[in-house]
Amino acid sequence: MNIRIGNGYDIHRLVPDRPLILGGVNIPHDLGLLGHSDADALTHAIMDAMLGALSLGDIGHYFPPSDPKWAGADSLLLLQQVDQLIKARGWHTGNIDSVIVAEKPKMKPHLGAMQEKIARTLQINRDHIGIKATTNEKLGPVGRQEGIAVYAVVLLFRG
Ligand SMILES: Nc1ccn([C@@H]2O[C@H](COP(=O)(O)O)[C@@H](O)[C@H]2O)c(=O)n1
Ligand SMILES: C[C@@]1(CO)OP(=O)(O)OP(=O)(O)OC[C@H]1O
Repeated sequence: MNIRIGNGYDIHRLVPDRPLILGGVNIPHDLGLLGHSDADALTHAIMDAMLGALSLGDIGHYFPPSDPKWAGADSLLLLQQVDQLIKARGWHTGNIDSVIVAEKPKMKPHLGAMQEKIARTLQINRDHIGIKATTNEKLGPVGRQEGIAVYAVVLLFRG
């Protein structure tokens, strides 16, 4: 069996009057993530990890932020496209692990719903999707609640 690993990172600014969407889940908060798409940093980091595992570039190549087509895009639909891209090459997602770095709000109550949405999109078991959350201990821009960052690692297999 062939295996490949990839890692992804994304960060989006927290601003008023935007929804806070991570893993396709709309999380109640007084600030939301700024972006051309829905700014779902978790889903973006996962897509970049999947693409990186196969040296296929990054999401900006497939969904350019300069293209009005992706304005307000639902990132889970983009994830579906990335999944199709890797499946077309004979690869499947084995497991994902990720860390959301956010000072606020509490992510823990929403992690299960995020797992469920990503699992459905990728048609894999939800226990193959690790999603964790940590604060940045009030350090730096994330610690000042200026943004939310996400790290993801993905293992792909073929055969
Ligand atoms: N946005 C966040 C950050 C953290 N959590 C949960 O709290 C635990 C403690 O976080 P520390 O950064 O103080 O280590 C962490 O293990 C998460 O379970 C959270 O839900 N949302
Ligand atoms: C998916 C895209 C589409 O514009 O989303 P953005 O909201 O621009 O987010 P970013 O992570 O900065 O770049 C990825 C883009 O390709």
